[in-house]
Amino acid sequence: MGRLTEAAAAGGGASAASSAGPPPNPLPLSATSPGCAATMASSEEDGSNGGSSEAGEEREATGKRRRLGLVATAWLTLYNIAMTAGWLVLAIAMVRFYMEKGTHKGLYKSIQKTLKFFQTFALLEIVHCLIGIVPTSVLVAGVQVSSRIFMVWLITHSIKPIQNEESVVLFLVAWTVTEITRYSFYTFSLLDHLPYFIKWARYNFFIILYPVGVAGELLTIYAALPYVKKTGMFSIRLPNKYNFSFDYYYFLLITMASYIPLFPQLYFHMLRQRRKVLHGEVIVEKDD
Ligand SMILES: CCCCCCCCCCCCC[C@@H](O)CC(=O)SCCNC(=O)CCNC(=O)[C@H](O)C(C)(C)COP(=O)(O)OP(=O)(O)OC[C@H]1O[C@@H](n2cnc3c(N)ncnc32)[C@H](O)[C@@H]1OP(=O)(O)O
Repeated sequence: MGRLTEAAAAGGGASAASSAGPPPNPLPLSATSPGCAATMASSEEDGSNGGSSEAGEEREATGKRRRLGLVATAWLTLYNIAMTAGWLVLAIAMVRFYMEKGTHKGLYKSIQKTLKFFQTFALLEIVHCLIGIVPTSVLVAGVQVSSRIFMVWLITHSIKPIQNEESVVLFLVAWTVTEITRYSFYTFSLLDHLPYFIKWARYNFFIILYPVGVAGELLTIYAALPYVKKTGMFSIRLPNKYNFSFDYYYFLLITMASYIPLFPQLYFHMLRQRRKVLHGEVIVEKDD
């Protein structure tokens, strides 16, 4: 008997879930069903989803489109194309900047508008989950998107002295490669022409890029701490008429600490998805 995991909760077209390996999921990332026994089967035939044939994949994609409905499919296709294009523009701008200037100093300033626009637009991902047009858990998408919004607006945008830190480049590169891969994966899946390379990249790049991105984010917040302490920015001191105080410096420390329980959740979630999609691990649910 295995554990029923997030992959099952995501409940996507593959309708297969992984059960082996990673530690238990203390956060309610998945809607596991209590009275369910689960057994795992695995196949690694051709690296395709569930080890199934192309016909199977096609059926799956058609079934997915039917479930979604025409309007939702059209919207998601447009959304994913726009996001792929946006992150590609960002990638090209970063490479061009570095080739022309030969330094990362000034890079953030030169790409900040595009970054802010497309990362903020990604808030729609939480809306997609809430209205049920994508099966991703609201909590998983919420943690992922809100940590990015926090980094963009409340750290990098607001604290100018840290914009030239190397760590900013670290998370920018990790985010950009990830998002080009992820949104093109969704786009090609919806269009029913998913090249295996993109699928492979979506479920392998994160193994390195997630830790790199998180390291970049944490180092950037760390670099911001002295400035935040010195200026007292975003902090509310007592006494005031609401008798309320808030210290942004301590808030940042707590945020950094929250990566310790939250990041592994996301990482193991992705590892489970990887096993489901690339290696076809399947959980067969049985009634007790
Ligand atoms: C206010 C202060 C807050 C502070 C919080 C501090 C704590 C933070 C800790 C966490 C740190 C995260 C840091 C992060 O920013 C660092 C990086 O990102 S570094 C770069 C590397 N990153 C990654 O690799 C990110 C990977 N993440 C993701 O892929 C997604 O964001 C995630 C939601 C985690 C993935 O979810 P899931 O595995 O469930 O899969 P999908 O969402 O891809 O798919 C599920 C099914 O839904 C379909 N789907 C989803 N979205 C779409 C879409 N836009 N269009 C079409 N279809 C979509 C998808 O195809 C799947 O369908 P099916 O199952 O049928 O195949």
